[in-house]
Amino acid sequence: MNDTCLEFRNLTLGYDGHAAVHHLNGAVERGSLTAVLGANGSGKSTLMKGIAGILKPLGGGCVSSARRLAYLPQLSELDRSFPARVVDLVSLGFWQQRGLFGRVTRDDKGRLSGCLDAVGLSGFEARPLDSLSGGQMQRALFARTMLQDADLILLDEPFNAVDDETMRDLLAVVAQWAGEGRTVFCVLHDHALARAHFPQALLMARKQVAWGRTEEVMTSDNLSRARSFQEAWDDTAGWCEEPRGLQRHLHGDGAGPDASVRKAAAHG
Ligand SMILES: Nc1ncnc2c1ncn2[C@@H]1O[C@H](COP(=O)(O)OP(=O)(O)OP(=O)(O)O)[C@@H](O)[C@H]1O
Repeated sequence: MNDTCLEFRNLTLGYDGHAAVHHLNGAVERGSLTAVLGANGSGKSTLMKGIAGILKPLGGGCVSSARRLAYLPQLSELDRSFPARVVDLVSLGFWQQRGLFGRVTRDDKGRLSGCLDAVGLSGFEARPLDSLSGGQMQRALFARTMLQDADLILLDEPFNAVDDETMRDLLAVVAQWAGEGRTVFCVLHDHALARAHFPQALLMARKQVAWGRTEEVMTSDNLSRARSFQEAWDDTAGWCEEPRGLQRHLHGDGAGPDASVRKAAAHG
């Protein structure tokens, strides 16, 4: 895995025995910047949780050579009512390096100030989290991610509901990470953003539809294959590698039989 930061080996992820992402194979190059794209429900967040180790595979695996991983979930998954300040949230970035009760050094405090400055939040240290706007909260989360000093960074829709200025600032941080040789995997819905700022793209529809250079992945043909596969997906189908070997979820690529035929096949 010399130049590989992450490798998917027939990775299947899901919930309660139902696959949400299946049979993913491929390698993520160290230092690459990849946009993960696909319709709602296409398995993007599930994949991020699988890489982060929050979700155990139903089958296959995900091997990482990363020294340290940082995962920034969707903003909607975070509880902001917790009585904490910006400095408390951002300081959590030290946790992997210092441990839960480790002392924060003078150098650490300098790094923390530098990260807050880089995301435009100097002076916000004592602000309660529930007083922050969505964009300010996202900036604070980026500062925490910077402090983590991770070499594999997973971002789940980090630019949702942020204004242009915030997006520009946060994209600059992402570009800086890439310049430092860190590997970034970022879930996005904005195709133009992916084309402009992410050299690599993974297009998903519960499985890999296309993966590679962004301009080669984001073709109208691939986008329409992703759409038709997503529409044909049967949420109630089980996992295909059940003990009896039944093929119970869909394997088509959107160009195969129509949805009704494939749903019937899926239920065996
Ligand atoms: N905790 C869960 N329990 C059961 N099913 C889940 C759970 N989380 C997600 N799913 C299902 O897994 C599938 C993939 O969901 P996922 O959140 O990964 O999609 P997504 O591509 O990130 O969607 P979006 O763009 O809307 O965020 C969906 O059918 C969803 O309903």
